[in-house]
Amino acid sequence: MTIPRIQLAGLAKRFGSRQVLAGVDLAVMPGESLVIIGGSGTGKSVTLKIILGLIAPDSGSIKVDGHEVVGLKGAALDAHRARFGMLFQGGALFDSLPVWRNVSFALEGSAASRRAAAIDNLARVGLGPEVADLKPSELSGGMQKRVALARAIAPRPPIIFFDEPTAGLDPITAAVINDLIRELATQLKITALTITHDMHSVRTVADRVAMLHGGVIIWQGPLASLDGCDNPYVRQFITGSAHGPIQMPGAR
Ligand SMILES: Nc1ncnc2c1ncn2[C@@H]1O[C@H](COP(=O)(O)OP(=O)(O)OP(=O)(O)O)[C@@H](O)[C@H]1O
Repeated sequence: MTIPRIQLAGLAKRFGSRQVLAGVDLAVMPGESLVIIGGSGTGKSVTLKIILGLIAPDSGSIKVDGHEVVGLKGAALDAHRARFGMLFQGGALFDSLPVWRNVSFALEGSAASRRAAAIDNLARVGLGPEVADLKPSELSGGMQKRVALARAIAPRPPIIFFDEPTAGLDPITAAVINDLIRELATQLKITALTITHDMHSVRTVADRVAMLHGGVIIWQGPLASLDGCDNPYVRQFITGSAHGPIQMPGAR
């Protein structure tokens, strides 16, 4: 039996009186692209932060390639984190550094070899070498996202987290980024875990979808079974309806 790349079991986290995660069970298989959907504030980002060891869970287990990672500290925690690439919502590029230094930030070696690697990774996201010496602020939002994607793949991490990868992008640029994520994950055999509200992202990027609601995974299944799914929470989410079992503050 294949060991999951990431396996969450009974993951729970409370902030004050708010039980955000109440026993999340979820497995991501090697090379799989799993998308977690769920409304605002359901704990999607908290789940990613707990996996990265940025927030400690109250209880539960996280195994990466079969090894428990909850409670890791020091060098072991650093080694755990080095297995993950991140594409942050805002891109999170360093404005004071030229594009090539952003892309090669986590790479080692001489400046010349890092620059060459940056240019190679920029090509993978459809950007030419002329972009390498520009500052992020000189680029459009879509190009910045590509640069952030090049940076995330540059160290060839086995796992990449995509946090709202299309937030703030126009629909066409968003579609290009979704296609790129799908293509890169497949080509580079990266295990991808994406959190998003964007159903276009879900449909392009996911092999499998899991919905987080009320602190637990209430449904999961292959992308192909999403539209035929009769779970009322999932149906409300994918149709974007104000009416249904999910009640948002201020909804009538
Ligand atoms: N460090 C923290 N301290 C206290 N509460 C927190 C902390 N981090 C997150 N929360 C709370 O946990 C809940 C879940 O937050 P989270 O950011 O994971 O939601 P999300 O599903 O990613 O939402 P969105 O889709 O809007 O980004 C929210 O109520 C948030 O206020």
